[in-house]
Amino acid sequence: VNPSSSENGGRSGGFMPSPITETPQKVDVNPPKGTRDFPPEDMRLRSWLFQNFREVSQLFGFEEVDFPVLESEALFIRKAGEEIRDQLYCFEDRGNRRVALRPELTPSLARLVLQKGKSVSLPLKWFAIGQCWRYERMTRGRRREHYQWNMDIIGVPEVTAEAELISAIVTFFKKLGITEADVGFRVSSRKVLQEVLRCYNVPEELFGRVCIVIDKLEKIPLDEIKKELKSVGMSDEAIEELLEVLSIKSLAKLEERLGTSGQVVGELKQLFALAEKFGYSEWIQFDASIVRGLAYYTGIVFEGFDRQGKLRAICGGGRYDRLLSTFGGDDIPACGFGFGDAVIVELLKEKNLLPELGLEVDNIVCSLDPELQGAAALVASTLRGKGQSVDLVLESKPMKWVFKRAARINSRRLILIGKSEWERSTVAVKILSTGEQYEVKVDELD
Ligand SMILES: Nc1ccc(Br)nc1
Repeated sequence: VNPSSSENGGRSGGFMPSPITETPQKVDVNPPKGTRDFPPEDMRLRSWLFQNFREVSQLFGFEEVDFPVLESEALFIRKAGEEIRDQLYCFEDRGNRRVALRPELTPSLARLVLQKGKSVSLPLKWFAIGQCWRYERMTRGRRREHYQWNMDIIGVPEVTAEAELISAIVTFFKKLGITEADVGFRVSSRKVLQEVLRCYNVPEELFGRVCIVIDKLEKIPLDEIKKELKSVGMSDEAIEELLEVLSIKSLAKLEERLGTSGQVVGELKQLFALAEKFGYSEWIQFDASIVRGLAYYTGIVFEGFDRQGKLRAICGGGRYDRLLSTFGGDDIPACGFGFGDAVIVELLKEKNLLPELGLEVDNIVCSLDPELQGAAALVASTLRGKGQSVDLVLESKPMKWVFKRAARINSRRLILIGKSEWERSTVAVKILSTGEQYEVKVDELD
């Protein structure tokens, strides 16, 4: 037979080349370094967590948005020496474009707000849950991806926006059984820093860089902090004064230091007054050393921490009134937070608050005779049409196998399609928790 003759559709005759023409390559079955698979049991926990993110966001009237994981690298290029920049997962694509896997969601959100322009009316209350990336040398063995929940309020200059965002996070914690005894929020304002730098004539354009250095307080030795501040151009006197102000842990002391009239103290006092009204005063404390590690924050900043001090920051956020204008847009006030999917799970484990999330199926349906596989499919479809979940046994299996599977998938009922019952238009039902069994007309099955 001519291997390429037309009647064979161009396929060869007596011998068929192996469908796998490549010699099999043993692939690494693990995901790339620093990334995670989500097998069913892990995916159930992730879905549960995200469901709680969504329910709180919607409780606060926020709308869900999303953006590409891949963005123009330019969206994340800031000159302030941020870790997020140093670890950008960036590359040149086949079109010679500089692109990056997003390290955070806020710049994408700002881009979408500017894209929408006048077609959206302010304020915008948007939330997103998205995978974010960093490229870190695996020497530290840290992950390279995580999922972040963000809530952002665009177009509200008042501190009421920050108070609302913190209220949303408190609501989320309470929903999971976490209390003010477990976690708290350290709150400050970058305007505290700005006030000190202004007194020492530190140029405005160095503000972002100074914040990034200060964010490393408690993470690197103090003399390293001082060295970096000197390299930014600050005098020894300015550095000493700055570090002394940053050690203030009470609003009253800050007021003594900066005076009552300033906007800084006024905004913070308003935030703490609103916290009282929202009912989360016990959750928050002033801490002047909090600046957060993103250059674009301009005002109130906050971070959630575990009171046992065992974990990294749970979440963080603040006001970023200049970000949209740095993207060429109008000066639109904005604030938001990011809440990662990793530290919260460690906290829930610590507090023994992880939910039990087994697979649950209403029915397992099995035919006792290959001739009745169609009948089983019909019963399965009938139940599914009534909103009942069904695991349909798809091949002839011994009953021992069926019972084992029923137990493994935690099915509530076993529905057996037998010859004699089917002739009477009935099926056999077994309630697996009690062992109770009965026969029922198919159209009465519910
Ligand atoms: N920005 C960022 C991205 C990914 C991970 Br993991 N951590 C931080």
